[in-house]
Amino acid sequence: MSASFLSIEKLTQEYPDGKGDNFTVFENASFGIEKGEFVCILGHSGCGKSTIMNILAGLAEPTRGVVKMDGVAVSGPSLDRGVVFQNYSLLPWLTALKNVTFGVAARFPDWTKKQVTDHAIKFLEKVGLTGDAIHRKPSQLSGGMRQRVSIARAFANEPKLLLLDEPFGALDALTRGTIQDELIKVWSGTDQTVFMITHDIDEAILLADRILLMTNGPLARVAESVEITIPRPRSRTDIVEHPNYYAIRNHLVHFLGQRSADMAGQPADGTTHSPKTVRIDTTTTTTDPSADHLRAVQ
Ligand SMILES: Nc1ncnc2c1ncn2[C@@H]1O[C@H](COP(=O)(O)OP(=O)(O)OP(=O)(O)O)[C@@H](O)[C@H]1O
Repeated sequence: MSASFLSIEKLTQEYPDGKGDNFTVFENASFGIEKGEFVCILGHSGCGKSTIMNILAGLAEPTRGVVKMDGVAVSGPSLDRGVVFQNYSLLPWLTALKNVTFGVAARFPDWTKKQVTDHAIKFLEKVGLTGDAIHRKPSQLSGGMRQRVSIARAFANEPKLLLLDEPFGALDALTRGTIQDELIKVWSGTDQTVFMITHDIDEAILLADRILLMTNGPLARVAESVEITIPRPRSRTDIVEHPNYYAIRNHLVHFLGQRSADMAGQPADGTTHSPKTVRIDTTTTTTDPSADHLRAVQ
């Protein structure tokens, strides 16, 4: 079996518990992500999603285990991995445009100033930012506009891997919906790989090829990988009409509502630490009525 583009191998994170001992946030988290995949991770607060993301970004080191991208162990941050946080993290003294050109110029040092600016403007346009807005500083933009700049900045740098930590967490539902569409627009047609943390089940179904489900911490693990068997392009209004939508949604709700707690602290079965692949497809015809809409493949 060929190795995945991104390979997370037996990651374990321990932290001091403040009483002179350690506690284990998650243990032996192992999974792979293929090039160009859009993967969301869902799990209750504290199970270790942000910790995993910081390790993938190279901003933190795990207690044990390794992350490999293109077969090379991740150590330290790199322009090959872009991160978008919930709180925008824009440079407040630069305009929206300069916030984007700043990274692009570093990423493509051979480009002329015009190439850098044109490239930045193209990505700002993709997220709906044009005209005067791109010459304003972050404090003069709305929260939604600031997050659009963050997304444009991350994609314009064309990293191999984009890490999104609840990028829409602080936005109202309407703005969130619009920017979800823009995110898909800017991602599709690229071969960029996206790993995104969200607490929103519907957002994850809309955006992801696959959703990873984590059990509750401490001793959390990545228990399932749920395939989103709904073809693209997807739209927020039409997706709910798809026959698989509620079957997938119910599975996720049930996992987060009950099984994530029931499975908490349990070690993985057998020797494999990989999540169980869950494929729910009500559109396939099968002669086995007990397996017609839920197939779990190890
Ligand atoms: N530097 C640290 N030192 C000690 N404990 C930490 C540290 N960073 C995180 N933790 C603990 O590790 C656990 C996982 O934290 P993490 O932020 O990764 O969870 P999360 O799943 O992203 O949560 P949320 O959804 O609330 O953002 C939590 O119990 C947290 O308190």
